[in-house]
Amino acid sequence: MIIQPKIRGFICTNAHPVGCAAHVQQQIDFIKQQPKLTQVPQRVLVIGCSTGYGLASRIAAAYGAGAKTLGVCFEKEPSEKRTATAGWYNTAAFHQAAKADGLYAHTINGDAFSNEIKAQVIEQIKQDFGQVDLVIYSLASPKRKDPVTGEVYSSTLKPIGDSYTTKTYHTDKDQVTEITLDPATDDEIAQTIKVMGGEDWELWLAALHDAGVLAPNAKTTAYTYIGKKLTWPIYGQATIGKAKEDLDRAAAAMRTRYTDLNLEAYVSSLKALVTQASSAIPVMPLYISLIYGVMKQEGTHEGCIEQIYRLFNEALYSEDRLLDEAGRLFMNGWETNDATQAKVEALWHQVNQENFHQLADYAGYHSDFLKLFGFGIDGVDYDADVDPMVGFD
Ligand SMILES: NC(=O)c1ccc[n+]([C@@H]2O[C@H](COP(=O)([O-])OP(=O)(O)OC[C@H]3O[C@@H](n4cnc5c(N)ncnc54)[C@H](O)[C@@H]3O)[C@@H](O)[C@H]2O)c1
Repeated sequence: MIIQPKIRGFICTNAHPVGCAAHVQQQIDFIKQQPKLTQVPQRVLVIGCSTGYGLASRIAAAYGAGAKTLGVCFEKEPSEKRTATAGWYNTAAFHQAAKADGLYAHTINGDAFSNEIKAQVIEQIKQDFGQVDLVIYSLASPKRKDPVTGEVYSSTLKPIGDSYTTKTYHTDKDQVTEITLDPATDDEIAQTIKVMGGEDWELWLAALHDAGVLAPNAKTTAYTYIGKKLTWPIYGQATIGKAKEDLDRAAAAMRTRYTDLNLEAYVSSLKALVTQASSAIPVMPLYISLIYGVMKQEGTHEGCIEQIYRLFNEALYSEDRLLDEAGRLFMNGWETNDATQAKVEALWHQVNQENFHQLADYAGYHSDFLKLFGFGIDGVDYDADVDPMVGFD
């Protein structure tokens, strides 16, 4: 099969197995070049392990610390007619590399919100390494089926209170336009909290704790984006922001509940980056293309793997960790400081269809977007016939 990108709206509906493997290898190579993460423990569970920040967490733990990684993801396998999703190929590539390098890697592909997958993970932990010392919670999902009632909840990306008119960038049409986003209803807010809030994170930790597979002094973290004025109306103070506030509640509740194990539960505040999840959020692609340009000029730009390496090295396993006002591990100061935000705000007010390519780092945004699906990677022959039927065990 010759595989070229098929972009529909904000997503690419196919993926390139060789390109995904090359993208995973680039992240492995980055970690191999860094000093070892000597404090990171050896038994790590990554929920949402196949793309974006979760994949970077898995790679950093495995290649930075030699950790055994058990992953959970929800990806589509390939068929003779359709490629798999990028996360499937990423996982296959990670397994292949890890096994070649003598690192344990096992992945359970299924709905992390379900009781069945939680039970499978617990069995795997018991069978393979007894307990886990670190649980990374990096899910981004538009829907969640409640494991008890079976009701399906949907998350919404809408402002709260008033409608909000702003600039946005349509990545598929290469167009900067205005959009008006209607405010969310109370039900939409509640459903978004159900999907992206802390409830499932807490259910995971409860299941692991009650099964005795959470090690003493274990740590857990979930990821959030806080941002600043430009993104608050659609992120921080919007439906997704409400769900993220619920992560803060869940972290505090878990710290109190699991004092028997001295569990440390943190929300980590990370940088805005192109991932499958963020490209679906109105406004974010425009903001991200502008901030990429500013941060590259300032020499502070990082991708997922660089952020996560620093998170592990400077915050999660460091006594000198920087916390924000809510006690979160604060990793996005290079993006959200006033001077950098002033530059991006100035660009935001000027940007329009005509000057977008001059003012924004469109090339950087687009190249990172394509890379998520294994496209546009140097050294990969996209005219070659490749077998989509790649698997992992
Ligand atoms: N991208 C950003 O700019 C950014 C910034 C800060 C924080 N975050 C947060 O980081 C976390 C991860 O986001 P990302 O951007 O890396 O997203 P992503 O889309 O790249 O990754 C999502 C992961 O969740 C998995 N997943 C989704 N639904 C699942 C399900 N039902 N069962 C099992 N696995 C499932 C996917 O397989 C994938 O591994 C999210 O909480 C997000 O809000 C993202």
